[in-house]
Amino acid sequence: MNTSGTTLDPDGPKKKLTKESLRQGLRIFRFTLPYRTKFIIGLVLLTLSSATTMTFPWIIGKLADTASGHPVVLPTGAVVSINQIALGFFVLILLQGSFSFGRIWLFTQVSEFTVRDIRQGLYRKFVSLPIPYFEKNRVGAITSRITSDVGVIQDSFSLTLAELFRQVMTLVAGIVFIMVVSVKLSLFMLLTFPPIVVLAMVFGKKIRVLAKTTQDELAKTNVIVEETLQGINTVKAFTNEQFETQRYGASLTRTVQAALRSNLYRGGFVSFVIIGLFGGIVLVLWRAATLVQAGQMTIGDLTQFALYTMFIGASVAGLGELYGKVQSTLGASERILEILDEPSEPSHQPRVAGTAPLQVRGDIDYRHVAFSYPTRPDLPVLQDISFDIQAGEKIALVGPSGAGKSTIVQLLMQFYELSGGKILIDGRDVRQLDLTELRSHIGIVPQETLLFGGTIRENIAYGKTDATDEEIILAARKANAWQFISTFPEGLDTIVGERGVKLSGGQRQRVAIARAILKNPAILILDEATSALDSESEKLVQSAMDELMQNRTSIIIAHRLSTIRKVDKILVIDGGRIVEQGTHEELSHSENGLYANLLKLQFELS
Ligand SMILES: Nc1ncnc2c1ncn2[C@@H]1O[C@H](COP(=O)(O)OP(=O)(O)OP(=O)(O)O)[C@@H](O)[C@H]1O
Repeated sequence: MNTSGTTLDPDGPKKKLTKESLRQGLRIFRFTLPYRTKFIIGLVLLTLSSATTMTFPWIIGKLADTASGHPVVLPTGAVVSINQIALGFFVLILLQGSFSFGRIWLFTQVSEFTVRDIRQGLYRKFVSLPIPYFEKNRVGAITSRITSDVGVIQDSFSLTLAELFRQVMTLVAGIVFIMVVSVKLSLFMLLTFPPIVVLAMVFGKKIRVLAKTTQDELAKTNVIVEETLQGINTVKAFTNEQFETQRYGASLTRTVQAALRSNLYRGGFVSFVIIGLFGGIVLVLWRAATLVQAGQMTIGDLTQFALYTMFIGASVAGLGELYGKVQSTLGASERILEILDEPSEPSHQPRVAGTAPLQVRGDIDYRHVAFSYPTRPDLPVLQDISFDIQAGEKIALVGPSGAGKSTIVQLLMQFYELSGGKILIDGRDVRQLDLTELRSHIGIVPQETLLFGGTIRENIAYGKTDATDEEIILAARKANAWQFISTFPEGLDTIVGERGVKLSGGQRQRVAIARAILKNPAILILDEATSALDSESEKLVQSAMDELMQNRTSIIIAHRLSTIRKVDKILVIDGGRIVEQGTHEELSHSENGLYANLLKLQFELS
């Protein structure tokens, strides 16, 4: 670890390797099941390619023996020449190459398809999770599941797994081969090596801990930079430039000290590996040389032995590194499975056979509704909200900011569970209705219209994804949106959103209204934009809204009281309760009423 800020192993939380974590982590394998044939053929090819590799030292040994006067004699009595051995070797290499190609190609397919399925599964889960889940977890943390955690899994399916398999095979086969070559020497070697490997592992662990400390120190210095640069005005206003520079300097010094300590161990580790490992090799070679001298071994045996020992050494080292990767994989797969195990909203349920699609007239009845957000359970946001709306009526919710108006309508769509009371639609408790069917009968024109990157056509058709062009144009006309859409050279094909044409607030609202018109819901929620539009735009939006509200139960969250004079009933909300209700006429004449006061205030402001 150095102070450049990079670490060798990705800093994803790792999972201790236990029986339970292994069992949990292996559940991710169910995603490979559809591709098991490819996976198994890949494994066979991997075995073949590893096996061919393992014969290389043996052949090289035979070459050395033949060259030094100990030729290979076949059971038939024929002597094999150097040329024949070399040719055989070449054929083996060709085979090895083909096996490797097949193995990589198959494993890549398995990992790519598996990872696609995991991502798809995660996304399907994300969109089906209830709203409170997204309030309790940061979006960044959630999306990193689908990017970095899945990335780790991808690596392990395409590389780690194959590598693990190969190293274990090499290790086992290597030990068997050296035993065959010389039992005496093998035992000598196996007595020398394991202690060195164990010591190296202990050393390695200490280094990782120290490297982590360096990382933490570095992170602290970065916090200082970030905080002070973000709050540079405060730093300057307090003339603390010197102070902060010193503070940063001190933090940097601590980082350097940590890095040096970590590198002291690293240097020690490297020299230990050189001395220990190569010393061990020299020891084994010395023993081997004495055996050759005593005529108990040939030069070919010695060559084979040395090469297999190197294979074994490399695979032990490789396994150490793989251990870390397996831990990361288990951690990642557990985090993915954790999300997949989260309970979904009961939406998009198949309809029970024989039941008719839900028809909604639009009667709404709130009875003693109480509510607190799951993220702040101790803070009652709504208390004892009771009102009813007949199908086709229009009501308006007014009241100060934070009073609970948006919350009231969100509950209608069942984004959250009520803390008390109930909501009926057409006399039926919404909890008994199918979520998807219920929501499909509710249309919403939000305060801020979210336009997805794409064409205007796609954005309007969001209300009915299979709408024809005629339907879209008709909706756009009714929403007073056609006027501006038809002025664009590309018409409905105009790209909007981040990289496209930027629509004005009023235009975006009219797109939202067109969306709602296409959806054709029985119940409509209009959340008036707080930002004022110019009067021309306002008129267009208002007449589009009037068109939209015809023959639908409508709930308007009103910010500008001028727009709601014609509604059937106004509910004045304050502090999570209904404090007044009645028509505009009734409320505006009640002395000291909140509505009358708000009205006066707006009148004075304008
Ligand atoms: N997702 C949420 N999690 C926790 N508390 C929330 C959440 N949304 C709103 N609140 C709180 O609930 C209360 C009511 O908010 P709500 O958005 O319903 O008010 P509103 O009357 O619609 O306000 P505005 O007119 O400003 O939109 C506020 O105190 C707000 O802080």
